[in-house]
Amino acid sequence: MSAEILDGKATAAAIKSDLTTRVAALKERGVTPGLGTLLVGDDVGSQKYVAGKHRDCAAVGIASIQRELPATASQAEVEAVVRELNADPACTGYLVQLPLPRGIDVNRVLELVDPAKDADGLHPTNLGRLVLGEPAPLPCTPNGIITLLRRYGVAIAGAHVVVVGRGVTVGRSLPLMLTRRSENATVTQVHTGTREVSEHLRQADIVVAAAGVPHLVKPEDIKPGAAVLDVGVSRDEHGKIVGDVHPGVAEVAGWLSPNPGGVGPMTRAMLLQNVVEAAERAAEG
Ligand SMILES: Nc1nc2c(c(=O)[nH]1)N[C@@H](CN(C=O)c1ccc(C(=O)N[C@@H](CCC(=O)O)C(=O)O)cc1)CN2
Repeated sequence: MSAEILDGKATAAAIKSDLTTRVAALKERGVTPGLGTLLVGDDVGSQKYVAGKHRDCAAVGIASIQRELPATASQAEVEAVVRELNADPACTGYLVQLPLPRGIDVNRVLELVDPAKDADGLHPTNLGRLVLGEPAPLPCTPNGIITLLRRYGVAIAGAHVVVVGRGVTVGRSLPLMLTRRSENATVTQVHTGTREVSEHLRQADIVVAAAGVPHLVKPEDIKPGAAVLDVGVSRDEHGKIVGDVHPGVAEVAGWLSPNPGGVGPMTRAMLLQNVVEAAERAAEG
């Protein structure tokens, strides 16, 4: 039997339709949400992701502010644009597209972002709020993963989730979110320093593969009926996306997120949700 597909594209479309209504309500109250992006360098993948974010903004009625710098930009030039976005009243939320070129201190840049305008939920203050269980904008990919599981009725409470990878955008914050009382999962995190990764994977009710290693998770690693989310993105020699999950997993898993078409579109929808929620909070005063 083949796994049920966790369709991120369709789920994101439904979320965007709801956000369109909320943006219209904000505009009636005189508030226009505006998403800013700062893209540094000429990475084609990052350019594509940023373009997609602005297309989404146009579709739901959010204004767009786009800032770009060349790969040769200095730390001071990057920080100057961040300060400009902090000060711009039309920009109600923004993000710095990652990764930044070598030589730029990413943590210094992220720390400069106004936490109230942090559309990505990656500012240290907001990550700290997540640790403390206080309200904060949530990191988009982990939030997209949890939302996708919920919408498909996959049981998270009491589940054993194995998260593969420990990167800043997913691996660091997803375990924090899954172990909140509202999710109540038990989490094992595996990474390049973990021995016997397959043994951990075989015990998981839910596997989140975010390592960026093509086909790392094999059918024999998966407990029959488990939910598997494929987050990692690598490219083959033709530029086609290759995920972290081997295609044969579809025959063992109970649910599977495709890649593309799974967690990626959810990441974009959660970004819009953060922007709208921040604007709603501001409108409430
Ligand atoms: N500042 C940030 N930088 C990065 C983040 C992030 O959340 N904040 N995440 C990733 C890239 N990313 C968003 O920025 C992102 C990745 C993938 C997708 C997406 O929709 N992918 C499509 C496929 C697109 C394609 O064909 O190339 C899919 O999965 O269907 C959206 C956003 C790293 N940087």
